Amino acid sequence: MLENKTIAFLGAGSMAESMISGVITAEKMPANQIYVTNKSNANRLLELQSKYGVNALTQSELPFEKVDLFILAMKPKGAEEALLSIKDKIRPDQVILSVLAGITTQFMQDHLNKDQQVVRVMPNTSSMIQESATAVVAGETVTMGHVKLVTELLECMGKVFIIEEDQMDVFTGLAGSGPAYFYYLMENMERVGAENGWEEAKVRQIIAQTMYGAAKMVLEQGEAPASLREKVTSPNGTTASGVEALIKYNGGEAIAQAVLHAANRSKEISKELEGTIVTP
Ligand SMILES: NC(=O)C1=CN([C@@H]2O[C@H](COP(=O)(O)OP(=O)(O)OC[C@H]3O[C@@H](n4cnc5c(N)ncnc54)[C@H](OP(=O)(O)O)[C@@H]3O)[C@@H](O)[C@H]2O)C=CC1
Ligand SMILES: O=C(O)[C@@H]1CCC=N1
Repeated sequence: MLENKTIAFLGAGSMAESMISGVITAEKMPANQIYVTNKSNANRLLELQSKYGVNALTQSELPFEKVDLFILAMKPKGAEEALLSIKDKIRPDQVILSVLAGITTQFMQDHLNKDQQVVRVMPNTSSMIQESATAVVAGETVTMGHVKLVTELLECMGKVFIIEEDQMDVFTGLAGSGPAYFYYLMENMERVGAENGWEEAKVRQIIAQTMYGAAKMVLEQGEAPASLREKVTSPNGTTASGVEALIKYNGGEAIAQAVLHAANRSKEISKELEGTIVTP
C-alpha cells in the first residue's frame, strides 16, 4: 500500500529524522515520495535532504494536493498554529498523523475540518533503527483503510500497538520517553566503569550488549522480568548485593516515578493546550 503513497513531515527535528530513517531503511517507499518541511531552519532541511534523499522544502512549496499523509512533528505548543496553517489546504480524506505528546485526537479534530482523517501516534527515537515501540490511536472518524496505511508506515519503524486514547499518557511515559531512562541508566553504569579505569568506548559496548541481551531475553523467552532476574541472582552472590542496593536506594520507585511523571506531563500538556492547567 505504501509504495504509491506520498507523505509530508511538518517538523524536521529528532523525531522526524528517526522516522524518516526508519522508512528509508525499510525500503517500502522511495525517498522522493517523502517531503519534509519545518518552520525556518533551512540548513536542517538540506541536511535531511542530503542524508536521506527526501524532498526538503518550505511549507508554501509543499504540493498539498498530492500528499496522502501529513505527519505533525513539531513541539506540542506549535500544534495549533500548524493545524490552522494547513486546515484550508487539505481535503478531509487526507490523513493527519500526529506524534506530538499530549495532543489529543479531539484537539486535532477541533482545529481541522469536520471528518478530517486524524490519527495520534507515539513512536520513540529507536524508529531510527526500526526498533520503536509505537502506539496508534485512531481518530473518531478515521477509516480502517487509513489505520492500515498508518500501521504499515509505522511498522517500518518498529513494533506497533493499537491502543485506546486513555492509555496514551502512560504509553508515552513508558515508551515515548522510555529510551531516555535506559540511556540514563547506561550513563550511570558508564560512570562507574570510567571511575574504575575503563575506556569509555569499551565499557559502553559492554553495557549496551548487556542491556540488549536482557531485553532480547524478555522478548524471546516469554518469561517475566522478575523471574529472569531471579535466575541471575545467586544466594548471597554479587547480584543479590547489587539488587539490595537498588532497593536500599529506592531504584524501583525512582523508575516508577519517572514513568508516572512523564505520563502526568503528557496529561498536563493536553490540559494546558485546552487552556486549563491542572496541578499534578
Ligand atoms: N524526541 C522524541 O523522542 C519524541 C518526540 N515526540 C514528539 O515529537 C515532536 C517533535 O519532537 P522533536 O523532534 O524532539 O523536536 P525538535 O525540537 O527536534 O524539532 C521540532 C521541529 O518542528 C519544527 N517546527 C516548529 N514549528 C513548526 C511548524 N509550525 N510547522 C512545521 N514545522 C515546525 C522545527 O523547525 P525549526 O527548527 O525550523 O523551528 C523543528 O524542525 C514533539 O511534539 C514530541 O512530543 C514523540 C515521541 C518521541
Ligand atoms: O520529551 C518529550 O516530550 C517527547 C515526547 C516523548 C519523548 N519525547
